[in-house]
Amino acid sequence: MEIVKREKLTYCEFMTGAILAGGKSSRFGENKALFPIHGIPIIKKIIDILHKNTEELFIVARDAAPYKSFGVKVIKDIYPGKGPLAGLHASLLNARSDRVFLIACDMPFLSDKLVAHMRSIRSSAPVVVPLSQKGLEPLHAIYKKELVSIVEKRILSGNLSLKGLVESVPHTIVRLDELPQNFFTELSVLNINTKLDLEKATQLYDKCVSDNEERISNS
Ligand SMILES: Nc1nc2c(ncn2[C@@H]2O[C@H](COP(=O)(O)OP(=O)(O)OP(=O)(O)O)[C@@H](O)[C@H]2O)c(=O)[nH]1
Repeated sequence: MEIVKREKLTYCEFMTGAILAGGKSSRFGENKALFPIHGIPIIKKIIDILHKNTEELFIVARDAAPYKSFGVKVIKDIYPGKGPLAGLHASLLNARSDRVFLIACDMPFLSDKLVAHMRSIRSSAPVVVPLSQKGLEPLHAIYKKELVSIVEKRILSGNLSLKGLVESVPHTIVRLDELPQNFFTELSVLNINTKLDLEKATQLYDKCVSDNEERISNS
């Protein structure tokens, strides 16, 4: 009998995208995921980038109805009312791949290049997380499925900080200040809490895009 030797898979190429949309948007005043920027709902912009960079995608929300038109599967928290950590827990449990790119629904300028870069990082650590000017960005990070029981324990013990989870396990840091300018990294991790945040972020985005176009035409 011929014995076929198979190389052990140590790294799974597949990645699941999970968009957290289970929050209350109380500071924004209406569901911020659906609010349009340049005519496109914020969540649609995120969906389009994640479709390109993941094999599976879902939205983690309290109610599926507002997201029907986007054609993306909606899953619910198993522990409702426990914040983003519960969204991560539901995502890890539902994911068919070994790792989940977790993203908040209020990061409208998610960078295609940054997501692709993070996806390409081979790390044995269970978390790959960006470090921006503000610090670690756990709402824009990759988590491995092996974390699911740790996450559940933390939820059950009332330890709901996502950043606390990241800091408590081995994590690979992606320093945003070391990446090329055209990755728009700081914009990618910019989150929107209020209408004023949105106005400022949109102005910043428009300026970055026009500066970049000018750089390209001058080079
Ligand atoms: N699945 C899930 N996502 C959540 C939950 N709480 C917050 N989120 C998401 O986590 C991200 C960050 O949420 P925040 O902006 O801090 O909170 P928010 O409730 O959306 O907004 P505020 O009411 O203004 O605090 C957003 O994408 C939220 O939709 C939750 O309990 N479950």
